[in-house]
Order: sequence, then C-alpha cells, then structure tokens
Amino acid sequence: MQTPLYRRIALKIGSNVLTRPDGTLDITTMSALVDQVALLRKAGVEIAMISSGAVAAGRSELRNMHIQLDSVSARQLYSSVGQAKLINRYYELFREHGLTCGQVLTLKESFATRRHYLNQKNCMEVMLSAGIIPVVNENDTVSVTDLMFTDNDELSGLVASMLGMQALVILSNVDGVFTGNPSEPESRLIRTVQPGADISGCISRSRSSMGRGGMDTKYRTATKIAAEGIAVMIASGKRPGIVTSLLGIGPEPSESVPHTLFMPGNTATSQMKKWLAHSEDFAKGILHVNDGAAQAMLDRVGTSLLPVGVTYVEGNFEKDDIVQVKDPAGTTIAWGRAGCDAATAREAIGCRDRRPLIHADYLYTELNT
Ligand SMILES: Nc1ncnc2c1ncn2[C@@H]1O[C@H](COP(=O)(O)OP(=O)(O)O)[C@@H](O)[C@H]1O
Ligand SMILES: N[C@@H](CCC(=O)OP(=O)(O)O)C(=O)O
Repeated sequence: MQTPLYRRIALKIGSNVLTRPDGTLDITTMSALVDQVALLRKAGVEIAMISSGAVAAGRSELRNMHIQLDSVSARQLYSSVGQAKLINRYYELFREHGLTCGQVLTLKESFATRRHYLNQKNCMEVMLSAGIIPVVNENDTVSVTDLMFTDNDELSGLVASMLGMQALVILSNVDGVFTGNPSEPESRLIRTVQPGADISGCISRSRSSMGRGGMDTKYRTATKIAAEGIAVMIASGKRPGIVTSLLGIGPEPSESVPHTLFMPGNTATSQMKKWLAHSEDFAKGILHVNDGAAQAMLDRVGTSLLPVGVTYVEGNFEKDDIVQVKDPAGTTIAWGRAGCDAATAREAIGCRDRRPLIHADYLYTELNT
C-alpha cells in the first residue's frame, strides 16, 4: 500500500455533498466517503470528521409535515431529526468496516474560554487515541444566538487547529476555488494558493442551495489555517476516490485530481496562539493604545502590551478574558488574554514599571500568522 501524505487530518463534508438535488440524503456518496475514510484509517491516518447535513436531512424527512415555523424553529426541528438520522447512518456505514464513530455536538461558546477549549480538545483526543472517528457538528438545536459559527467551515478550522492536524480537507460541491463564479464558463480552477496570497477578489457571494457560508468562509478558514502551518485542500466530495487520492493512496495521483491547495506557512504556532487566533469573537473588552504601542506590537513578535501605551479601557472584563487591542484609528490590531481585570487595567493606564496588560505569550497579532 502507498504511504499517505498526511498522518492526521480533519475532513469537512458540506451539506451539498451529502444531499441529492431533491434534498434527500445521498447515501451513495455518504457510503463512498466512509469507504475512503476506512481505507485511510487502515493506512494509519487519524481522522476527525466535521459533517454538515443535519438540517438538510431533517428537512427532507419532515417534508410532508405541514406546520408553519419561523426560520429558527425550523432549523431547530430539522436538525434534531436530521442529526439523529445522519449519525445513525454514519454509525452503520462505519460498522461495516469494523470501525466505530462517535458524535460530538458543539457550540461556538465551547471554544470561548481556555478551559472549555481544553475540555473539548481532550474529548476528541481521547476518541482519536481509542481509534474512534469523531463526527463533529454544530449543535443546531440550541445554537440560535448571534454566537453561532458562521458555518461548519469555520468549525472545521477550529477543530483542525485545536487537534494539531497536518491537513484539513474541505469537501463541497465544487472542485475548489475558481477565478470567478464556477457556473461561468471562463472561470478557471485555482490549483495552488501560496501562503499570504490574496485571492479574495475571485470569490462571489453566491452559494449552493443547501450551503450556509459559501466559498467566502471556506476561503477565510483556509487562509487562516494554512498560515498556522496546516495544508488545506478544497475539493468536490462527489468525485469518486477524492479523499484517498488527495492523501496519495487513491485511484489518481494527488496532483492530478482537481482541487485547490492552500500551501501551509512554515510558522510554528504554539497551542496557546492557535487558540487565541480563533478567539477574537469572544472579546469582553477593548484596550485602546497609542501609536507607539501599536507600532511596537506590529513590528516585533514577542512584544507585550504595557500600561504605558494604553490610553483607554473599554468593557468590564475579568483577568484571563479575551480583549481586543485597537490603534488610535480604531482598527483592531491584536487581541489576547488580559493579565488583569478591567478596573486594574484602568487604574494602570499610562503607568510605567507595571505588569503587562497582555503578556507577549498571550498576545495575538498578524505577525503570529
Ligand atoms: N470563486 C469561487 N469558486 C468556487 N465556488 C464559489 C466561488 N464563489 C462562490 N462560490 C460558491 O460557493 C459554493 C460552495 O459553498 P457552499 O454553498 O457553502 O457549500 P457547502 O455546502 O459545501 O459548504 C459553490 O457552490 C459556489 O456557488
Ligand atoms: N450544522 C448545519 C450545517 C450548516 C453548514 O455550515 O452547512 P455547510 O455550509 O453545508 O457546511 C447542519 O448540519 O445542517
């Protein structure tokens, strides 16, 4: 057997991959993907799956039920039924290969504090080391506030980063990122994206009938995760043998299957910085800084934010909460874990010889990517 290109991967499967045009669950594709995951497992690859499809599966299951629901209630109802259907099917399909999968339903809040984050990481690490395949999804039944994941592309990036994966494979209904809307004949597939390259101009707001975030969230996730040193591939989940081929043990050589590869940057990011990289949304306060402090943080990795450079403290945060750092123009230039609570920070504004408000080890800026 060939040697897989990666030993530890996250695999995200979009709703469109798992549904047929009429909205019903595409068991043939599901089964083909499980077959490939089983082959990879047998080749020694550790895999965590992030699978969408609960809402779509529930909607088709309940299509004959005629009750009026608002969009939030409908999502809750459909996902409650659809997730059960989805995980049952995965369970049975993996069983045919002598493999076991387990369900992990999560919320964005479960990534908010370091304690919750480590708790979740531990859960999935335990599953992986026991040979169980985690099948992760957002807990759509209760995730209804503005603290929802943008979509499962964002969640897949968090999982890949949290588990220190070597690669993240995002399966959609398109072959990757195109130079324009893929339905336009002149659009071409972009094969490779170098670290730091900006191809955002290629991405339109269009998305498929079942998808939530479109290519935009895949692109944002891919660039951020690749910058952390993880290879990201976007490809079509409907192509036979796609996952095994991408990993170098399939019917086609990896480089000849259509996909977009986001080359990994070679930054060695610490586990703490990986968590911080994805925690901006959880900020409980803002530290406004002067030009000198802003410049120092943007010029050099390893700079702590000292009270002397802070001009104003917003919010009511506790020690260890996430806080944003804004320059005099109001632009967020960094964020990190506060070294003290808001009252202590206010009292220290402008002072010299005081402890950092954010220590360098807990401060995240673009320089870390
Ligand atoms: N430049 C682009 N390249 C590829 N797809 C694009 C591009 N711009 C927009 N898209 C849209 O993104 C869709 C895929 O995202 P999405 O609908 O969220 O699917 P999924 O369910 O797989 O997450 C494609 O079907 C396509 O309509
Ligand atoms: N948690 C939702 C998935 C929402 C979502 O992100 O969908 P997609 O854009 O198809 O990956 C579900 O299982 O239906």
